[in-house]
Amino acid sequence: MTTHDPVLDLACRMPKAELHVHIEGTLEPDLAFALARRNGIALPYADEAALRAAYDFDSLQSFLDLYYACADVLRTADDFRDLMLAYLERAAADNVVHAEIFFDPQTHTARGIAYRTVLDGLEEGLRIGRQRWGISGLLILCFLRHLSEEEAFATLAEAEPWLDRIHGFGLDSSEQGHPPSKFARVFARCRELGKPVVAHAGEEGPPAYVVEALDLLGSARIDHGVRSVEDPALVARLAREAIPLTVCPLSNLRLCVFGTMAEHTLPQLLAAGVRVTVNSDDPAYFGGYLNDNIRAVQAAFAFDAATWQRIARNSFEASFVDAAQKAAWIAELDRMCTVDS
Ligand code: HPA
Ligand SMILES: [Zn+2]
Repeated sequence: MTTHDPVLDLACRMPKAELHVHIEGTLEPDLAFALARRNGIALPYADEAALRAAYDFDSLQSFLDLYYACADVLRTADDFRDLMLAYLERAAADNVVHAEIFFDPQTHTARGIAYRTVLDGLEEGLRIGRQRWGISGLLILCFLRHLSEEEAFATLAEAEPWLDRIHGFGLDSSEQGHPPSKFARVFARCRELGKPVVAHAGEEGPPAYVVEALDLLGSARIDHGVRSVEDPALVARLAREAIPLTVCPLSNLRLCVFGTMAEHTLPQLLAAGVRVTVNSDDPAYFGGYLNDNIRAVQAAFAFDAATWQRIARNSFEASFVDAAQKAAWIAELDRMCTVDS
């Protein structure tokens, strides 16, 4: 039996921005099989249940291996459009009004899919999603950190003719052994191009990688950053400099960063005054979308309404939209919280 939690209900209804979601990680098994059929491709799993049964990860790498294999069904611009629409529909249902969405072009160009095809499809999805659900979205191009600096520069060169169509750059994939310093020159070039940059750091990697992401890459936000608590001076800096962390609780649980949600460092980071946000990362693989993450956190920590309002506000403050748009969304959030309290 479930008991009704009015705070949880309010948190789920709050308008929010999602700042850490990989579009390839929103590929649900049903869509994966539908696209495989449409493209005449065989997935290495008999059916959806067999694929779901493989979602038994013990590390980031064990997840990435499956995530890259499933991305093989994405071939045409229509596939990327449909993937985007499926995500936006679910996000809108969770009262996400704005999403900053990662995509990994190297996962696709390595298979012979043109960068343009990926971009055209994702953009069409964003355009239709805005019309249908009033949700806005920005694209963030991520470099795969297990690949070389040279390959990242080649990807950047491919993206440059259409730079106005992406909002910023990020860094993802296997963290251990691939420190941010490996991409310092690539990110310097991204910043020269006038784009904000972000980086995954402190998910499986040490707090020193968070420091590198800030000092060597100029990262405007840290994706994950949950291991920052191992360095109190870093936590103090994150709070002092108002550096947002895009935390993904169910992801951390499913990839065994923490054994249980009760061990998650989110409450410590919040208590230290760090600008924490809650996000879904790869919702198709990790057990849910944004409100599922909120439910899991609330079950472990029973936050009050003001804490959830703070987290929702952080998501707007940490977003890359202009100040007037941020203020409008925050005013809407504050209005709904006042009416409800
Ligand atoms: O959580 C993640 N970490 C690193 N790379 C990723 N690519 C998709 N999700 C992730
Ligand atoms: Zn991520």
